[in-house]
Amino acid sequence: MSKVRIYTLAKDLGVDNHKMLEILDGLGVSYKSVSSTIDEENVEIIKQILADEAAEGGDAAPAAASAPAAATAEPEEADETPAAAAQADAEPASDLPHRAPVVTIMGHVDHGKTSLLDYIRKTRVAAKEAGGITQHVGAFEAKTSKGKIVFIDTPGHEAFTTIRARGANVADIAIIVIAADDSLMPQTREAIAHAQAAKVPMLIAINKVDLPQADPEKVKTDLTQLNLVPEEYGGDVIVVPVSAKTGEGVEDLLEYISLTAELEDLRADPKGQFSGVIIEGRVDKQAGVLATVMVQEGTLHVGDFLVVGENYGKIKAMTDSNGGRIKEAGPSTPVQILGFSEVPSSGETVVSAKNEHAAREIVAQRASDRRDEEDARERRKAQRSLADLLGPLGEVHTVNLILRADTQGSLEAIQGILARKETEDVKLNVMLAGIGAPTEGDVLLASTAEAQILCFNVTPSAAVTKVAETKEIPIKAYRIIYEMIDEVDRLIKGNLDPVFEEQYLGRAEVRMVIHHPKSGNIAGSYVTDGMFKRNAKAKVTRGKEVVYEGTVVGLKRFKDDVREVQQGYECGINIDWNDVQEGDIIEASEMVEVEPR
Ligand SMILES: Nc1nc2c(ncn2[C@@H]2O[C@H](COP(=O)(O)OP(=O)(O)OP(=O)(O)O)[C@@H](O)[C@H]2O)c(=O)[nH]1
Repeated sequence: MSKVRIYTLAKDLGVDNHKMLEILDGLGVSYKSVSSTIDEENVEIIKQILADEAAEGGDAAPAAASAPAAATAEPEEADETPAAAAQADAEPASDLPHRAPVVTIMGHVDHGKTSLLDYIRKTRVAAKEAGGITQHVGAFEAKTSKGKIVFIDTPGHEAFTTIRARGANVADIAIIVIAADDSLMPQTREAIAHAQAAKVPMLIAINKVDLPQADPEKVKTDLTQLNLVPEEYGGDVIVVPVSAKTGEGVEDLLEYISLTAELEDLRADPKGQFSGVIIEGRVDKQAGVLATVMVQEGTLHVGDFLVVGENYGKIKAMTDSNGGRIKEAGPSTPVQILGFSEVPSSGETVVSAKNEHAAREIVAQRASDRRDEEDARERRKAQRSLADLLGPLGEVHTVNLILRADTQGSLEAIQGILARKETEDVKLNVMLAGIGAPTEGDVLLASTAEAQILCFNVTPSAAVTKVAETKEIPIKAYRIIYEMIDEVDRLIKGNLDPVFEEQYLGRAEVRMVIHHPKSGNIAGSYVTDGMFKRNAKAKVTRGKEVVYEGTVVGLKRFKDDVREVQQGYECGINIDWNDVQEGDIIEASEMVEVEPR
């Protein structure tokens, strides 16, 4: 018998990979992952251990002793899902049931992400249920011999990054697709960096191996340069050659996904408190707002109240990714929900509430937290403005620039002019000056270094523009040098410390003083001129004397908190001062930023 892979042996002996790794650890056999191979001698020892355990009535798979090569031996079913069944004989790390892995596919443009997803969808998704409408919902569930795998079907790392940018992590495993005829490209590197930053396990799929010019070995060698050493080269990176066109290797890829998921020991409590993440939201002309939610914990039911950001909704209807109507959905299920009134954004977290009242309370609390945060920000700004009024902070600011031009001559001319533009307060740092159109690499550099991309007589390609748009990096192109220089002037101005001036807002007459149990005395007032704003500066005059100067910490119209009140309206003004009296005049002003002179 030659060498055998750990997971193959585990499968043949009817035990799960965890159990197999435990035995190997006990024997002191070293391995990189479950796809590492072990020699015949160790295989025999393992079989013996399992046979002994079975004889002792231990919890090892009973099939192991008598049928070492029983590839069909199934462990006892303890749960409906195959993944859970595979775990049945292991010492449970937790009592929670396993959940299906959620997989995202990333990689360079045209390396075959969409084709791979399409192939898997075509071959692994059961025909839609009668009456269901198959449509793009942002994720789908694939059935495999090892159980369910959920794929996020918006390929590319932009979707991944958007979700991560909101603090959520949806994917458990990232597949990095690399075309065998193209090898590592800039976006491949980016995708790898994103997966690594998110600490999501990665599988490399070398795609397009059907092409005559395919060179999977080159891809593997190139990977080693990124410190990603494929298993066959002694490392621990799983690399699977596939073809999204012929389907070759796709089964192996699915198998590796299941193995990785098993090792990750993904579990969730279907009975626990619900939580989920928005995969995508959109408005359907007929149905209204539709949101795809990935259930991460707990179970969703039609009729549940959900809160996303500062909105809530009641689930009126739920469909699975196959278009079939469902009444409930457990962990790792992508579901499309009808019931929100506002379109939620991808990456927003979703929680459930016991009833409508509780949902409203969560929303009110969030709105109040947000207002507090905004107020705190405004106050910080106001404090900064006072410091500014007292004098400049004297900090030197740097404007980072990436310059692109048609010729070396124009680049030199531009740099010459820019050198004379620097001031004591603002330095210009040309991070890159290149000939030719800006590249995706420039956009990446600009996004990490907060640089501006300025082009002279060159324009970005559509692909680069797309990347720049997703990363919100403006690329500005000019045909006249002085227009470009004007832009630099604007950038320099924008980098000068802001200057603030006090500006009059409005005046109000205090008509009665209302005592509020929490906020103290509130001035029931009538705005006689201009307007009042929350957070405005307040000056209280009694007769001719200024008796108090402070801040408008709260504004109310009847019972509602409001941000502003216009002339001619009554309102409650809370100036955080208890001695306000009927007849006092309150004057409001605010600090506004003005153009530096
Ligand atoms: N021969 C061959 N062609 C493939 C394979 N996979 C994808 N292609 C082709 O490669 C091209 C790009 O494939 P896509 O699936 O659109 O690539 P993508 O990575 O999703 O591209 P973007 O969405 O633009 O980022 C298409 O013309 C596919 O038909 C494959 O395994 N073999």
